[in-house]
Amino acid sequence: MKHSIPSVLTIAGTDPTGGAGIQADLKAFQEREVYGMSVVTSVIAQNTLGVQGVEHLPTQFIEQQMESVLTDISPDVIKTGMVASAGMMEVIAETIKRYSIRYVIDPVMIAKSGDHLMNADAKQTMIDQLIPLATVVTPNIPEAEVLLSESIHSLADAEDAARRIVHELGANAAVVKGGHHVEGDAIDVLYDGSAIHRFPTARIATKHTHGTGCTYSAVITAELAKGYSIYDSVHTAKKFITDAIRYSLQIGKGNGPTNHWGHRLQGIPEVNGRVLK
Ligand SMILES: Nc1ncnc2c1ncn2[C@@H]1O[C@H](COP(=O)(O)OP(=O)(O)O)[C@@H](O)[C@H]1O
Ligand SMILES: Cc1ncc(COP(=O)(O)O)c(N)n1
Repeated sequence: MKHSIPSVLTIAGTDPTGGAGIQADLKAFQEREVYGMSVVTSVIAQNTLGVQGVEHLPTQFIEQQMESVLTDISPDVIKTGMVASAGMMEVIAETIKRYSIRYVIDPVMIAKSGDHLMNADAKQTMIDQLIPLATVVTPNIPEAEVLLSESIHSLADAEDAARRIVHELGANAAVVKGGHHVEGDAIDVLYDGSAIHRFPTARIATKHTHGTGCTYSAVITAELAKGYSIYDSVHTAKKFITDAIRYSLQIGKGNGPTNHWGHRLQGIPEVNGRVLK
């Protein structure tokens, strides 16, 4: 049965500290007022300091979870985050095609802590089977470099990468995120198949950026589900993640999570009497 409330499904790995992966996605979905659902691919023992352990669920059990959701509730948009193996990618691609649902892929490969979240031999399956199905692909700079086997040093390189992901890899649109440029503003570039759009913000001096990419692509997913254009969805996601980083919660001993309700503070940098930096 089709529901009138926009609904979305994330297929990704977990973060028990709540800052990244499935947990970040569900928080972002809730903040954007869409109904969030989740299929777990891998269970990760991780925290703000790094990854301590990984357990991958059997491919056929990932498939079973997807069937449980999709035979009951039809999401408006599906998002994938961490998908570790080629086998997992194949069943996800087959399911997205069978149900013909719009699809946002965050091509998660390596966590900010440096831990590998995707098997190296899964790259070609991602390129061949998942990227061509995507309404939007949201690589960070290192991920775009892997997908295209080229180095990205400048904004012009990032724009060229976004164009190539559409024209050569077959995605409908691509956003190359600017968080990993060491200097200068945090500029994300969107190529929608016809034009390049830049989304610049000042870079915020903070180490608390755990889960930014997950949250950002989850907001894009939510906004697409509500019927907004790709441009408007990326615009909202950029604003949302900037507030989430600006008002980060300073939780944990390492690179802490963002603040998923930062956008609600609307410029008031205080929660319960505590000033957030
Ligand atoms: N220090 C920062 N200041 C402002 N925006 C940032 C900062 N770091 C990342 N961002 C933004 O957060 C989003 C996620 O980007 P990025 O960190 O590149 O992705 P990922 O989490 O996948 O590595 C992008 O919109 C990027 O511009
Ligand atoms: C399950 C999972 N998915 C994705 C990331 C990447 O998050 P980030 O690179 O922003 O730390 C992560 N750490 N864990």
